[in-house]
Amino acid sequence: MYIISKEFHFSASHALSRLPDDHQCRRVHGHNYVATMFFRSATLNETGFVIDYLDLDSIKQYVDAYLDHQHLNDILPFNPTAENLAKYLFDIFQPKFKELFKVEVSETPKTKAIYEID
Ligand SMILES: Nc1nc2c(c(=O)[nH]1)N=C([C@H](O)[C@H](O)COP(=O)(O)OP(=O)(O)OP(=O)(O)O)CN2
Ligand SMILES: [Zn+2]
Repeated sequence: MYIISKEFHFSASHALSRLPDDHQCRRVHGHNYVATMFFRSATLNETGFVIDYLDLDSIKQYVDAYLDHQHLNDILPFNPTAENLAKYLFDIFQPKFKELFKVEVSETPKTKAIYEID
């Protein structure tokens, strides 16, 4: 199996709900998010690609247009945890990119949430 990945960066703010009153993440705060999208295929195309990285530009355009410099609570219909964001991005792009099998969302250099199919 061949696997490729590409990172998409965006800056956004959020406040998490359904947390204890004294949890710091209830307060509005921001992250420099990194969403890494993973694509796999058992075969390569005639060029030797799983997918041309250039063909992933629609993901960058979406991230830039809809997520970058937004307050995520205002634009997403769910509690904007990293886990929920990973599943959200997977659901948006898997119909277009059948090779997509995993999305990682990192809020800080030390954390990662992953959604992946079997
Ligand atoms: N499982 C999850 N836990 C937390 C999430 C999340 O999306 N999924 N999100 C947050 C906060 O939004 C934020 O990411 C804080 O994370 P944390 O690692 O606590 O950040 P700090 O920089 O404060 O951590 P240090 O350990 O002080 O470096 C919280 N949890
Ligand atoms: Zn946060």
